[in-house]
Amino acid sequence: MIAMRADTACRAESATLLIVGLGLIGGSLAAGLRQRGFRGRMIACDPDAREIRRGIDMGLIDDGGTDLAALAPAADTIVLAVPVLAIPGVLGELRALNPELKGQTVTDVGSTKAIVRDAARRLFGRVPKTLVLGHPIAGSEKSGVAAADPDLYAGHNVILTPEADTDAGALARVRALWQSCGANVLEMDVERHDAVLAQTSHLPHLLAFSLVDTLARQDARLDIFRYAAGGFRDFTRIAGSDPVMWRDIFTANRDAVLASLDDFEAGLSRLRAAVETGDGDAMLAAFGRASHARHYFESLLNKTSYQTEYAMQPHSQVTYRVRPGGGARGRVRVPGDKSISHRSIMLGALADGVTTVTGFLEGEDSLATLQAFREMGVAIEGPHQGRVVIHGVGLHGLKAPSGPIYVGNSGTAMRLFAGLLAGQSFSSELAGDASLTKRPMNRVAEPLRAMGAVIDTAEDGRPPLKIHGGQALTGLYYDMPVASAQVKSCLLLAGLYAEGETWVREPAPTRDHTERMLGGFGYPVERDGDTCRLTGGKRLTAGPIDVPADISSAAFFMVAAAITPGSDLTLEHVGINPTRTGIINILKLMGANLELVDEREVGGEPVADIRVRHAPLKAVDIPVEQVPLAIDEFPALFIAAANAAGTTRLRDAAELRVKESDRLAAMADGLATLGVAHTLLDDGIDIVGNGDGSAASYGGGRIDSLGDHRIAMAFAVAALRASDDIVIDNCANVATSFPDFIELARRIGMGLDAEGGHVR
Ligand SMILES: O=C(O)C1=C[C@@H](OP(=O)(O)O)[C@@H](O)[C@H](O)C1
Ligand SMILES: C=C(OP(=O)(O)O)C(=O)O
Repeated sequence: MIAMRADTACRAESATLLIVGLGLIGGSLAAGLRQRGFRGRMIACDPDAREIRRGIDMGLIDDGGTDLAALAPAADTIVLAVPVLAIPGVLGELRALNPELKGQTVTDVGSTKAIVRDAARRLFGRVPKTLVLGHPIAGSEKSGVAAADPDLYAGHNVILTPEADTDAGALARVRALWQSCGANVLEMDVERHDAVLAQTSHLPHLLAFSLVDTLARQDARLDIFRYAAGGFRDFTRIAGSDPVMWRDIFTANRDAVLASLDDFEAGLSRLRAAVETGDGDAMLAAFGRASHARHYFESLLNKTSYQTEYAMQPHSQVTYRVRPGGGARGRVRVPGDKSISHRSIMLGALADGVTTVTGFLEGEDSLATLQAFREMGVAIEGPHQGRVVIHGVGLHGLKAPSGPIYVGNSGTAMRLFAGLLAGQSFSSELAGDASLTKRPMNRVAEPLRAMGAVIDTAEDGRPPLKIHGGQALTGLYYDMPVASAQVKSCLLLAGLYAEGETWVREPAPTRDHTERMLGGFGYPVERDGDTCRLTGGKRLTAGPIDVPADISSAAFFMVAAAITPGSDLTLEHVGINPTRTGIINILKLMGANLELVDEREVGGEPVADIRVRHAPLKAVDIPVEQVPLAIDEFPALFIAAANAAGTTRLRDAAELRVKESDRLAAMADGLATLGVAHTLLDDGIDIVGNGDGSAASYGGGRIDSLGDHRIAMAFAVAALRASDDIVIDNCANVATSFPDFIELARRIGMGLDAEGGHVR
């Protein structure tokens, strides 16, 4: 779609395109454009007349030659695809022909940008408005026009580095040129481009060249190469790249390359020392971090939602299309509890000894927590099929991370980390994705400051949080204004590092996983009615943790079975901690046929299989004391309400407005699309259910989940009783809490398809 649109624009705008330098890069551009229907005239200039001949013979260009002065005046678009150090010379020739590049859009493909921009300033007095610097991040160890590949740029990033006064039309033309070859076009400033490329491209090339050169000088080199295994091949492929081009790149980007080489040398020395002294934990920590980071990178390439922050392109879109009707039958185990998974890593890392976790949620939120501890020097094995082994470093064993800790979409991680990091000797910074950056953090920053922590927030108490280490904390009595397990847990974690006692009073019961798990690690936490208390300065002792299935994920399927005639669904091994069972209590009040089977206790948490069969639902006034006990389950419950007879009323739930989205507003908008009558209030909603026994309770339509996992899953479930398809946009974040949602939804009988991104 995009390629078509861009191609049309490009065709319309560029009558004659001149490629200066007909090698792999320029030739592949010509091939890509040709293959995608570019109908303008394509000409090329190259000092090697044989390359021009070959380009014509291959059908890539219409004509060409070796004399730029003869070719350039006819072109309205010129692409400089020569080695980066040759670009200033070509720019000088172009200036002599057309002093301000009037009527010509000129772009380049140089791998470093400051040197080109500075040359343009020198030659023209400023960067001409129609000169748009660019860099396609694609290549191959091959060279020459014979190696031209029409798909070289497909799916690759092209970075443009426009100036503030770059001509908008020229920028759009260059953008369209690359997009029509299937590339993703991004923009950034010149300095950032050069620093990023030094780290991600130039440094690895330098290392590959150096390794092969070093080995090739050794006497036994024939043997070395003969017996070299796949690892050598993978690591050194790029050492076969064009030496002249790379000499130019390292000359042009010297300072940025040297800075990244210094970082690399420091890391290498640390690993050398670990190998020399046999420090297995240090090796495991470094390898674990690297292996995990590599997997992140893989997921970026596959466009899961983690790329929001780390990749250089906008959020990849995943859209669900759910067919109306379907069933809810069978037995499934949903992934591990998110709240318990976060805490298992945190407490395991702070414990003395080795903690083995089973049933760990391999969702993006809890993986971000795991990665953060790796960055603070904790050796962690896994996760592998839900098993994680954490080599605890004790309460005072964390090391300063080398940069900001990125916790993605997770409010739980940011707030719990705030407490834990406030007690460290080092300073740190906590950052999150666009959704998390809108969420309130003063609720933790203020009481932590009262304990002696020094924390800076962005405007209005929003992330990022800068936490100044080395502060002496003292315990406090805190009467929480909102019922929040995240605030309570944050203060208890800070309390581990505080002098004296930390007391937290909750206005209503909230999930108590932190208290239970601290107890399980031998750290006493006392409870007196609505208040819990601990004393700082004791130790945590490692022990095994079995994470039950997440009741918040099970909730979607509980509602699916509750609203679907003929359903019979059993959800296995679900955590039924009484501070989490609001969903069960409310569904039962509504008349759901829901049974707890084989109730048992596993590692300090109650667990059961939950069997749900269809029964007509009736509307209820949701009891206020159930609100904190079902806080994450309201998106699913609203769908139950839309299928119940009568008006369901929710009050005292303003907290829903500060979750991953404003969940009251997001659900109200979606319900409106489906045609479900409702009244939205500041702290709640009235939903008029259509549970009159007819086949469909509402219509279909297109809904924006706003990147909120629970909104996406709730409307997917709604389709079971819709009369038409429900299409849900922005669903990539389902991977934060429920990575297997699509597969399990299909398994129980839902007609769910997903498009875009990397969907599982
Ligand atoms: O402590 C936790 O693990 C959580 C507490 C709740 O947040 P609040 O404490 O903000 O209510 C909940 O919404 C969140 O998904 C997980
Ligand atoms: C609110 C949620 O999570 P968090 O606050 O951790 O982002 C949730 O999972 O619904």
